[in-house]
Amino acid sequence: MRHALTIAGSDPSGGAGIQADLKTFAAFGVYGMSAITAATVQNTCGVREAQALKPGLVAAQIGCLFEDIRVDAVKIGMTADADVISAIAGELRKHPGVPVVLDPVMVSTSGHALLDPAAVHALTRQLLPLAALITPNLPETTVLTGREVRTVEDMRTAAVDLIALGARAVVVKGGHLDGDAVDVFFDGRDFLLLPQPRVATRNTHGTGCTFSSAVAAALANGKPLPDAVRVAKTYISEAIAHAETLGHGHGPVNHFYAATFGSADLL
Ligand SMILES: Nc1ncnc2c1ncn2[C@@H]1O[C@H](COP(=O)(O)OP(=O)(O)O)[C@@H](O)[C@H]1O
Ligand SMILES: Cc1ncc(COP(=O)(O)O)c(N)n1
Repeated sequence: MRHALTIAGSDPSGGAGIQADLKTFAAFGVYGMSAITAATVQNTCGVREAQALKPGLVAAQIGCLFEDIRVDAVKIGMTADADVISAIAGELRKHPGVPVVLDPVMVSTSGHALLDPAAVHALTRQLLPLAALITPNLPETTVLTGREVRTVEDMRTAAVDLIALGARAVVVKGGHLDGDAVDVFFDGRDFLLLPQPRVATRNTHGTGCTFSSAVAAALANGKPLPDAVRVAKTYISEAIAHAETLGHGHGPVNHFYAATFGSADLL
């Protein structure tokens, strides 16, 4: 069995953050571990509060796992602030062979800041170069590149900019596009377009977390990056299409369906 580590914030409602990541790892048959960066107070209706852990505590969680258990892939989600980012980067630099998927989480769907805006520079300088793949959504792509991104053509241009910024590969996610949910993968050489019909649903809480964890799990299972991205897109699409309404706001996706019926290609 392969092992993956998520470094992310806690979502007590279980739809996003480390909770979504661990469910996704399990769906891929990967043993999941977690280092918590921040506690949030949130449900399907939104984020009420978020508090970062002390950077030393974040570093210690990561360090003690690497001392004990082989880590086949890492996913990074909510990083909260610049000090936590430095702590994460300091630990991961000790393990250069492990593939890292960086989801540069900045703002929740409901509009609450999950990253100190002053920490974007630290994220770009310290975490971006460590990542095998980064997976920004459209607003995060705009923050990272300074470019308006509204169309698939804009996404391709922004992907080139993100590689120039130091990313090794990128998926610009099109969940916030008008029309189909098209994601754009670029590794500095080849583009891969990942189109899926848009599902008319409110249940999109944790879609970005789930997608990036699915890529990390597939990498842990030994898939090459383009295949990992393809299977992750199938997984998230099935999980969104079969989401059951839960709570009064944006409900979570359906990991059970996606794992059981969604794709024969997870392991
Ligand atoms: N309504 C939807 N129908 C189909 N796919 C979607 C929908 N919303 C998001 N996705 C997909 O879910 C994944 C997460 O995308 P996105 O919502 O942009 O991320 P984030 O949660 O970081 O904002 C992407 O693969 C995106 O295309
Ligand atoms: C702890 C935590 N991390 C990330 C998100 C963003 O979730 P999404 O995947 O919907 O962008 C969240 N709401 N809470």
